[in-house]
Amino acid sequence: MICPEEILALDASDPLAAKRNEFCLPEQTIYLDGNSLGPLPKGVKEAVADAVQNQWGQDLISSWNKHGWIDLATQVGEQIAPLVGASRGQVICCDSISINLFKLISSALQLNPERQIVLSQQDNFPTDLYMVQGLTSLLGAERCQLKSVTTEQLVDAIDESVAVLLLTHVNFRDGQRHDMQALTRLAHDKGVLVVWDLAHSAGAMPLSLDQHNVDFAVGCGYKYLNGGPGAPAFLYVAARHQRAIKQPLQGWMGHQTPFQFDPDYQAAEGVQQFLAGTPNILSLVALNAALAVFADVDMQHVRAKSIALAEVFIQQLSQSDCTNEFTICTPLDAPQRGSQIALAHPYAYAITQALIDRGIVADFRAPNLVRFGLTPLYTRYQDIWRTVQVLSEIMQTKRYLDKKYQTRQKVT
Ligand SMILES: Cc1ncc(COP(=O)(O)O)c(C=O)c1O
Ligand SMILES: Nc1c(O)cccc1C(=O)C[C@H](N)C(=O)O
Repeated sequence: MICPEEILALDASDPLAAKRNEFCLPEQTIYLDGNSLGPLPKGVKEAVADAVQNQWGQDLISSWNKHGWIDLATQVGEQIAPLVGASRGQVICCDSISINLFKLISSALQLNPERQIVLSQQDNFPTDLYMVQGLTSLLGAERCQLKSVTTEQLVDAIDESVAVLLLTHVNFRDGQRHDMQALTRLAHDKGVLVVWDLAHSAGAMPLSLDQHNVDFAVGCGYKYLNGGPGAPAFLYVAARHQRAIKQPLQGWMGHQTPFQFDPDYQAAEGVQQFLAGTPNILSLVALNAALAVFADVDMQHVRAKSIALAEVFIQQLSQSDCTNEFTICTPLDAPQRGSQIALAHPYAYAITQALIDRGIVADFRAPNLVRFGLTPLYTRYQDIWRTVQVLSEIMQTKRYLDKKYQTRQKVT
């Protein structure tokens, strides 16, 4: 077993250690669910209070100009851009991932009018697949058809029949990470456009969308970017495609001159055309303030610590009494995984509840996974060490068999 002294030494030499102070974290809680809902950054409280009390409360509608509300979606997008390796003018923050996927998949299909297949992976996050299914109902199978394959079949399935490759960079269930650069290159060689879902990678690792020649991407505001429940998502459209496409949700905020109230739609230039309706200002204010946490963070440090946290978890688990009870579903090879560990067990739900009862917040993903999100900005090595200890105790005592851990909640 790794000894407590070694763990404390890792925390003492962690270049990100001070970042933890920038978050509100409940006492006696180890929070390993930042891949579902990031915790509250301290700066967000003040920013939202100011937006409510002073901006909305006092300055009312003048705030659209006075406090820059009208440009906030663009401004927050520009703050996210360096985190995903995008230069200016290509990222905007709006709507949800689901809605942004609708806009981007239909835009990508327009660019490849002779083809209709949207290729994805069968264990992609369901909303990604649902959006393609919805587009098929809307456009007809002659314009949009979903083909989903296993990860192993993916490379062979990328061929000249495919219009769009739609993949989530890091799988939400097992944390397996695709090679974005290699798959994007392969897709382009076959004339296929790519849409990457960065829900489980933006804010968790360095990304290089421009460098890897990615066409389109979407990402999440409420997970690793800590923007709060229902925070707006973001989308990326490579500059080279912006003139050629027209997104289908032609809302007034994506018009060239919204306040001319022109009855005919004229798309704004650039990524602004991907706005549809009025931005959710309070949520944008929260996300904007949350992103300040990243201002002085080197994403290489974040990735290095994420790998190290996972190594501690895996090593400790493999030396614990309960190691044979679980299957580690996350790849053991660091480059092949994102920033989470998923353990399979038939009693995964009850084990997750028993962990939560002991102050360790993990989550359950049906049918049989306990999922531990590793978020280097506020998770310490000692938290991981303790998590494996408590898990081991729960397994040894079979506490998870207690009836109270069996009742399924609506949200898991
Ligand atoms: C990979 C992935 N894509 C999409 C979503 C859904 O995003 P939204 O709720 O913003 O539509 C999630 C999680 O909710 C996700 O994990
Ligand atoms: N968006 C969520 C929600 O509104 C409630 C609970 C969880 C979520 C999630 O984000 C789930 C997440 N995408 C996942 O990877 O499982």
